[in-house]
Amino acid sequence: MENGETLKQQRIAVIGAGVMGCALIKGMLAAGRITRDNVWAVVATSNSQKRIAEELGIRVYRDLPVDEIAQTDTFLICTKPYRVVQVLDQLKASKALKPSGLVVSIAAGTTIKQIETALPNYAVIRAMPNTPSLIRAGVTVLAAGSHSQDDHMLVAQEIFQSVGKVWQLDERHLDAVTAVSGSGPAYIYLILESLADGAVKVGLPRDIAFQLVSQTMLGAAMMVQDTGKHPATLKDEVTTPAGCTISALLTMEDGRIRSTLARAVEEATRTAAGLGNA
Ligand SMILES: NC(=O)C1=CN([C@@H]2O[C@H](COP(=O)(O)OP(=O)(O)OC[C@H]3O[C@@H](n4cnc5c(N)ncnc54)[C@H](O)[C@@H]3O)[C@@H](O)[C@H]2O)C=CC1
Ligand SMILES: O=C(O)[C@@H]1CCC=N1
Repeated sequence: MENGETLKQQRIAVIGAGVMGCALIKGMLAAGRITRDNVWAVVATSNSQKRIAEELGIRVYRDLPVDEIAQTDTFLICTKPYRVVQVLDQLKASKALKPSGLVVSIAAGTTIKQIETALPNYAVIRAMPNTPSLIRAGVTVLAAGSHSQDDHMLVAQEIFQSVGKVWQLDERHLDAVTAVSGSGPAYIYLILESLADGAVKVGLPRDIAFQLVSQTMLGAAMMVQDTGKHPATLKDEVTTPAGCTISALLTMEDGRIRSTLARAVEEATRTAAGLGNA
């Protein structure tokens, strides 16, 4: 089998095709890793059922379809965390599940143990992607469950590599990952919006401000990745003695920007850890 062809041999269900579920389906289709025939999805409302079926051209259901379940190898669980165990119980109760298969869950805070307890014969992989997956610029961290084998991990890697970059870590890091890269895009948007507000305050049009700030963020992030230099070194290269950059940096330090951002990640990690118990 060619590299990247594993998913085409699979029947994949996306349970909960909301923001993230749809982003993953679109990414896998765009990457040519799945066909419209080998994926199906479930949503909660008839409006989204119709919209997603039309938009993605795949089979979308409101109730769990027994015939489809019977042929499915991999279940990608993308519902809110508090619904995950309920959905797994419903899959089991359908009595249509293959004797073994793979569950990949992207739900924040829902542990591998919770999933393995609900479906003891299934291999489990916990994943934490982020919304830039929609444009295939995502970040995903995968954590293997206790009966996950190499071929299961290959399936999960192919799913998430089709929407961005993938790392594998032990599950104990997943709440921190959720708070850093899972939630991270929201922090960046807030910072982007704040810098654009500053630009507007000093007279720039809002649309230009968004373009200048977002491109600056992209360029700065690429500098970190491409040069391998420490961010503090790159910051110092911008900061001309007696210049304007140091004026801005000291103003930010007066507002305790570093500890505010770092503590925000710490707080989000605490919240993420509790989401699966709701
Ligand atoms: N939004 C984000 O940035 C990220 C979210 N996540 C995780 O992804 C999961 C989904 O988040 P979103 O996509 O933002 O939520 P969402 O609300 O957009 O999607 C949830 C989907 O589940 C469906 N649903 C509800 N009850 C269902 C049921 N009983 N059976 C089947 N489908 C059902 C809804 O119709 C909806 O399509 C959450 O567990 C979240 O922790 C993970 C990484 C990033
Ligand atoms: O806010 C949340 O709970 C989810 C998990 C990571 C991003 N969004």
